[in-house]
Amino acid sequence: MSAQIISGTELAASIRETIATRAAELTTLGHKPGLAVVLVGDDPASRVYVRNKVSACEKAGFKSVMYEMPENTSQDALVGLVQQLNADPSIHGILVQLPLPKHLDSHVVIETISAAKDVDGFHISNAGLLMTGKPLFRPCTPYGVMKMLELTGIELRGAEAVVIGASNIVGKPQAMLLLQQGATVTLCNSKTKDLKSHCQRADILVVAVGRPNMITGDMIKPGAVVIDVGINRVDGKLCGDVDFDSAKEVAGWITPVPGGVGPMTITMLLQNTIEAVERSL
Ligand SMILES: Nc1nc2c(c(=O)[nH]1)N[C@@H](CN(C=O)c1ccc(C(=O)N[C@@H](CCC(=O)O)C(=O)O)cc1)CN2
Repeated sequence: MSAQIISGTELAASIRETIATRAAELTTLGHKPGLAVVLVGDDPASRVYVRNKVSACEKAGFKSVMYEMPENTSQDALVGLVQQLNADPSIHGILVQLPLPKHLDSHVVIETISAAKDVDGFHISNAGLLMTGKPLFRPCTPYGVMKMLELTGIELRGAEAVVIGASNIVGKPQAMLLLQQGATVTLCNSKTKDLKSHCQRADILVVAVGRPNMITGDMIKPGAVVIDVGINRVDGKLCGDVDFDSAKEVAGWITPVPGGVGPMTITMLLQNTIEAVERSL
């Protein structure tokens, strides 16, 4: 039997309606949500994501300002812009699109963002708060995955969750959020031995490595929930880290690429911006 599809596009649309309603209320009260998005350089994928973020903000009734800086932007110029946005009361959330060009130090830039406006949840104090179980902002992709699991009615308590990929922006916070919901979590990385046996134990498998189609149907436990965070371009076509065709024959639930986690990432960015406004009142 074929897996049921978890549509990020559909879930995102319904959450965005609620967000738009709240944004309209906040605007009436004189607190229109404001998000600043900073793009440095010419990475085509980053440009698509940033454009999608700005358009989602506009559709939800937010103020959204996009700052485009050239590839050769200096660290001082970027830090200066972030400081200016920190001081702007009409801006509740600041996002610097990653990855940055190699000559820029993303840690310094992220630490410059005021923790109260860090709607990506990447600032060191927000990463620390996430560890304590009392986060200010949850990073958007893991937050989106948790929302998808919640809205699909997946039981997390006592479930075996395996996260593949230990990045700071997805894998590590994802493992923490699953742990906090009572899952038993294994966080795999590029050195993990016998990845297949870890995957085959997973009731919930979250894959965030950036390698096209690396997880195949034979690696999946029958009935498992498979969440594919990967977005890869192969011959001009988008695909995930999971080989969808073989995986869907074994899994119970599966997210597609595109139309899965991606739209939820943007939705949770809007949600975090609303949360930033509410906290500022
Ligand atoms: N500052 C940040 N930088 C990056 C983040 C982040 O959360 N904050 N995450 C990723 C990229 N990302 C968000 O920026 C992102 C990736 C993909 C999508 C998305 O909607 N994907 C669509 C397909 C879009 C396409 O045509 O390519 C989908 O999956 O359906 C949204 C956000 C790295 N950088």
